[in-house]
Amino acid sequence: MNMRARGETLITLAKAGHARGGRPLVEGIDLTIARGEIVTLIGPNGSGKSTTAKMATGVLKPTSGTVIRKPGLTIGYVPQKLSIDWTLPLTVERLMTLTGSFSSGAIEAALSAVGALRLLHAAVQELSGGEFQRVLFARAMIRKPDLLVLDEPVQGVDFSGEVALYELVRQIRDTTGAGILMISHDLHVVMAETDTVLCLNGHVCCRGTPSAVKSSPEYLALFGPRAASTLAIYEHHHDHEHHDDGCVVGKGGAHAHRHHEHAGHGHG
Ligand SMILES: Nc1ncnc2c1ncn2[C@@H]1O[C@H](COP(=O)(O)OP(=O)(O)OP(=O)(O)O)[C@@H](O)[C@H]1O
Repeated sequence: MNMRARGETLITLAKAGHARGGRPLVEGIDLTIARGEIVTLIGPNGSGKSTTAKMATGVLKPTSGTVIRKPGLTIGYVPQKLSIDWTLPLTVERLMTLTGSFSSGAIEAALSAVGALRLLHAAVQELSGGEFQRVLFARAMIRKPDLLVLDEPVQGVDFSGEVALYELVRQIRDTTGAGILMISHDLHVVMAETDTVLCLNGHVCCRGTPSAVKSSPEYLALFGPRAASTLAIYEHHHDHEHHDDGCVVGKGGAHAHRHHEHAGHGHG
């Protein structure tokens, strides 16, 4: 199934804006998010990324324009910050059930889908940044949402962890067909597979594919001459397939040697 082909439209913002005390926080936002599509919001601090995402998900009502959501739309949310009392013991299993009751089978399936099943009984306090993000992904995906909202999914994660998390986002999109709305506060890496990047500055500064935004004059004017080198585009090039055990699939489906060259693997 080609997930690049746009699926059903989940959310449409048309000239949507939100004002507080007469001051527009964002205005004139046109945006659609479809099933199987990845949309990334970028922009400087205070440019309205969170406000736009909140309008999209219905947390905030637009004070101008319209926002239409597919009836019955379900949303999974991975927050930027989670209020946890870090002094209380909390296992991953318990964290998964804090906001709803799920069978142990469902919890294990959700953790397994993000490669975190082995963490089921681990203490949340002891997880690495990348492990914690995976558990939060599992927590958001357990309801099988139509749309997954990721607020800065790679914070507190080192570069190789970032690569792994972007891989996971791609895999979630491919296997579930969910729409994905990402907010990138750090203007750091945008997944090459992002279908639409929306660069905000109180309004839509520019939009398009990651490479189109990176070279657009509006983007360069907003972030300065170093901007193009700041916005790294995470590309995934796979020149081979893996068996379930991680071994490379050789010609005719045979197992190849595990220690293979990664020359064409290009996570960069
Ligand atoms: N509850 C609020 N009341 C008043 N102003 C607010 C409120 N929330 C956000 N703002 C203002 O709205 C503007 C947009 O904020 P928003 O949080 O959407 O930006 P952002 O792009 O997500 O920023 P950051 O990257 O710093 O998180 C900012 O000027 C912010 O100060």
